[in-house]
Amino acid sequence: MPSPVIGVLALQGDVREHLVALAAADAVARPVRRPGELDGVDGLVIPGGESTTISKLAVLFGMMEPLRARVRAGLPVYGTCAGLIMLADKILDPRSGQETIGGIDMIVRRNAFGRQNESFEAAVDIEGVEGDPVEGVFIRAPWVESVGAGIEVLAEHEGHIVAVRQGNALATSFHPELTGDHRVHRLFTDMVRARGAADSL
Ligand SMILES: NC(=O)CC[C@H](N)C(=O)O
Repeated sequence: MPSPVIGVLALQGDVREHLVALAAADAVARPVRRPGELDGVDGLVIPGGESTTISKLAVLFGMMEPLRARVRAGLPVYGTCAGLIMLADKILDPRSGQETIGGIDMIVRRNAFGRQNESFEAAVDIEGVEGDPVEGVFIRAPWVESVGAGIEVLAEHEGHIVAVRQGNALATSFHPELTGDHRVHRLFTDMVRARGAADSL
């Protein structure tokens, strides 16, 4: 497959950093704001930011239903931090009216690592990422409280789940796009390529 086209949901959050990381991982990366822009992508990243704001804007821009439909249909997606929250089937402590796209059978806790520890970095060993642990940047990060059957837990930090995969959906509590280490984006672009190869059989 030639370079896959990977969109970054550009409603709010650290969109530019993901565009740079995806390009470094050999994808053609472009921002996606409108339903029509979803049509041409082979995969989609949902960035970190503020999940309540992303949720509100997704409804306002008419993106929530198209996003749900594409994810249900198997579009490869990768969510970081607020993006992980957007991919959760359930939030333990949602803001009133807060919706998610869903797609991963998990329950997440927002701002889970607590006030004293709002932002920190920690080495994270991720299943499927070769070599040294990844430097995980956690910023008011959620953790995954529980997962359903069939969810792969890819990483934990201090006993809490911080990276998961379900089929074509990948999510991390932390922000690999901020470190200059593109191995997690490469893991995702490989997932997108694998999907494309399976589709063309
Ligand atoms: N860095 C982040 O994406 C923070 C996530 C934010 N705490 C939320 O609930 O959406």
